[in-house]
Amino acid sequence: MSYVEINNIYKSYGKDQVLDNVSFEIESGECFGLIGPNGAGKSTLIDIITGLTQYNSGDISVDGHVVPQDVVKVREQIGLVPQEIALMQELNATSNLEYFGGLYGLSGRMLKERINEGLEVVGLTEHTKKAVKTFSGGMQRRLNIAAAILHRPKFLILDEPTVGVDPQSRNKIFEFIQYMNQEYGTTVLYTSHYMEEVEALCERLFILDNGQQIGYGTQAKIKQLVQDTVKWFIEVEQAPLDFEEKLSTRLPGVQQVVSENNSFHLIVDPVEFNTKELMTLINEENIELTTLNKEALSLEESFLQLTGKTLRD
Ligand SMILES: Nc1ncnc2c1ncn2[C@@H]1O[C@H](COP(=O)(O)OP(=O)(O)OP(=O)(O)O)[C@@H](O)[C@H]1O
Repeated sequence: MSYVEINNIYKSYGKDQVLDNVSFEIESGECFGLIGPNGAGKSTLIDIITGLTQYNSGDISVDGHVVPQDVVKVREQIGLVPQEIALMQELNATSNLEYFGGLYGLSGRMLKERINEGLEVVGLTEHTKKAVKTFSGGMQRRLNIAAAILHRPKFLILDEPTVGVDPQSRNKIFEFIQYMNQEYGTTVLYTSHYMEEVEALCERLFILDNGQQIGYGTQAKIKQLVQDTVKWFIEVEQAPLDFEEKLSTRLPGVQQVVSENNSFHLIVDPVEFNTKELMTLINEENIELTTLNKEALSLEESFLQLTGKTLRD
């Protein structure tokens, strides 16, 4: 039995089918990614796992405890970092953590130790005295994360934890997740709009779009789903201003062009696309070609192919 089992979950709000037969499993000690564009149903699914929202049909268990029947046992295992910052703005970092620790039933020396550890792992030990309202968005997010792990949860759920976060805080959050996962064997469910984050942190992932499964499995498996799509990298000596447009419109099978100075990445349908036509265009334009390579798709590009959307939609 897997640590988290999600089977055939359906959820609707009125006539809107928000989750449509969603099933996946998360193994104990795994860092698992849940990816999807805005409104895909990610937060709804997290609310269902944590027993905050009811579902219409299907079944869910965490460590063998059924949701919602055994929700108290499930919640004991969970540390949740919600999308919205949930802190008391007038209080300082330590007082906030004392409050949350109290909710988990921690007190005395144990609470003090956990607060110190929490502040340490999110890199806030130097900022314990000032009111939280003076913190940057990234620092507040990190404090929110420290609050979620005071009771040493076996299962850490992070709902888009890097939104509105500066690069330094983002790196700290990454290091923290890897630390919890490797040091304590914490199982992690990580949701994000940023495919590169999931690519770095999670070996397996689930892609959700309009409440439905689009892809599920290892990164390699997701990329395989779109194996019919190919990417070409072109570099030229001096590209004319309209070269990108000509690549998009003049060559059959070109689905997307991403350019940077004299470099161009083309995502193409390999059946329609033909390098001969590319060479003809380059000759016609009198351009000197310096590089022409076939490339592997990134996870982000695979996602685009699967859903027709970018994650930042
Ligand atoms: N309480 C609610 N009542 C009605 N509809 C809701 C409710 N909560 C969410 N929805 C709808 O359910 C769908 C999924 O929303 P959800 O917040 O789960 O998506 P998401 O993938 O987390 O999106 P985002 O990345 O924007 O947070 C959306 O269409 C949303 O409008």
